[in-house]
Amino acid sequence: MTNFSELNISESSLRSLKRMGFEEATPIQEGTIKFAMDGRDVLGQAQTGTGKTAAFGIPLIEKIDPKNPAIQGLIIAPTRELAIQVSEELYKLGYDKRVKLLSVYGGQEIGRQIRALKNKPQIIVGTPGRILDHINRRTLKLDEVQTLILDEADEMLNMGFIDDINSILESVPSSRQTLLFSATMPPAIRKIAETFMNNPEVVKIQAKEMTVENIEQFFVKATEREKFDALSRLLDVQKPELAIIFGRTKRRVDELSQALSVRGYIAEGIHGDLSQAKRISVLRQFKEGKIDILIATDVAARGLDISGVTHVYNFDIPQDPESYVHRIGRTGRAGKSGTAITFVTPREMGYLRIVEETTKKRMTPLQPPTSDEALVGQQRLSVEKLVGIIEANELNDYRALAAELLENRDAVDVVAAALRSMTKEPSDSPVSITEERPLPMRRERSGGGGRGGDRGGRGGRSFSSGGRGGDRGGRSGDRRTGGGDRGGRRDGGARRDGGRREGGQGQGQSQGQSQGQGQGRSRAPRRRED
Ligand SMILES: Nc1ncnc2c1ncn2[C@@H]1O[C@H](COP(=O)(O)OP(=O)(O)OP(=O)(O)O)[C@@H](O)[C@H]1O
Ligand SMILES: [Mg+2]
Repeated sequence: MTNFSELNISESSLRSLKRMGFEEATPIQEGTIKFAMDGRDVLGQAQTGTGKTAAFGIPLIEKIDPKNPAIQGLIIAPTRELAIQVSEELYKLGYDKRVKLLSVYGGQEIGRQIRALKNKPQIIVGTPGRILDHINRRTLKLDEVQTLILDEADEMLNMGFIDDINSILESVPSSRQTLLFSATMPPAIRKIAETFMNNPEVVKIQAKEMTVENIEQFFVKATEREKFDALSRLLDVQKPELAIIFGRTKRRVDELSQALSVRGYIAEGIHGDLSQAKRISVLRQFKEGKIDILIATDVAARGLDISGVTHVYNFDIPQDPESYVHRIGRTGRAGKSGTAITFVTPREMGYLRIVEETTKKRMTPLQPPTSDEALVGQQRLSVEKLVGIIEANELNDYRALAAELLENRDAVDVVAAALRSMTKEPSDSPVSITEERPLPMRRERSGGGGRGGDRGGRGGRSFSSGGRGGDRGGRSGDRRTGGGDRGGRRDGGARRDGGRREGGQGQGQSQGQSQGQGQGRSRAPRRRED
């Protein structure tokens, strides 16, 4: 690895990097920085959690003229939380140079953003819908933008954001530099991406596998009905520090977070039907460790960098391999280790094999703990809690009661009863989870065809053509959150279509189901965040 001081970057950036604790450049940073600083367009691909943000952030900050009050850099990200996170990292990178940044995203009052724009930020980080909104209102002037960055480019391009991106590009000088980044870049999407760029340098950090080595990957074969108990037993035995559980739909996320709370876990859900304030507060509490388990739709699959996430559970197997790569990439970041566990129903085994083919990594089968083993885990936890209470030594109010009890009761019985009352046994709190229809049946692919043919293009993959529906159903609904403040700009056909799908949860669900049956694949582009 190369020290940042060898990369010809300014003293102010080096000071910022030092403050952030970055010394050595990661391979994608080393590979990108030189080309980007030479003004070249770069298409960057490297595994999750390997520092792509700073790879595009450092050369961007280097290029900003601090004396020029115009917007000089524009970063587009697929979700609001990611836009916020990227702007925070960029703020740190540009701290010494006093670079001014602003993030703009849906679900936040637009008037506030318009006022903040008057402070002359030099870099804007935003989601496509809200950026377009500002362009249409003429509150965002992009004619001096020199650098355009698309973070998670494939995500934004593969499902109809192309129209939005094209519209945004019309407001940005064509002489700009363009940087595009993601951990995944299916060939067909890459071709589209390159149409935005000028003879790009492709910086692809070659790795044997698409997922990072330090994530241990398991799968649990279980029926829909068995999944929840298997999940809670795993949680009891594995005791994650912080865990993210991905579910297919918003209803699923709601039900799981309720069920886990009933069982005594500190868990909260995040999806696009929640208010933006709630989304931000849930994520903040999770980052601070006040919530142990975050249950999420794919809205949290891309780019989010939360330290302490030791486990990712795919309660529902994702519908396409890229989604798998990004979801599990929420753990095992920046060299840390992590564990990923994917539940798969017997009918869905074909999907598992396609994920493995794409990532070039086999998942290890895992037998979930038995209820007895899980109970032992729970009981140990109760013992730890009890010992903790004794050591905290604040028992004065209870001592007299205890002495009284012990006059006619056996001491072992009393302690055992205390432990029993502290231990959550599944029978104490029955839960109900609505069964999801499995993904449409897929036959496992025989080894012969080779990856090239299989993955020639996104449309060519029966894996994805069958239905990114469920998640997309969930996610197109995400746009509803911002609908209120976007009322004025529902002008395009796609947008109206996006609006139509922004029904309630039931609708998102039924869309997922009809797609699951292979009937309802919408021809119009599906849309998600603003
Ligand atoms: N050179 C470095 N030295 C130490 N830590 C770093 C370095 N570069 C980045 N990091 C840290 O590594 C973590 C992951 O970085 P980042 O979020 O940029 O990954 P990414 O490649 O964009 O991942 P994803 O594909 O999930 O978006 C962050 O916490 C970041 O602060
Ligand atoms: Mg990233």
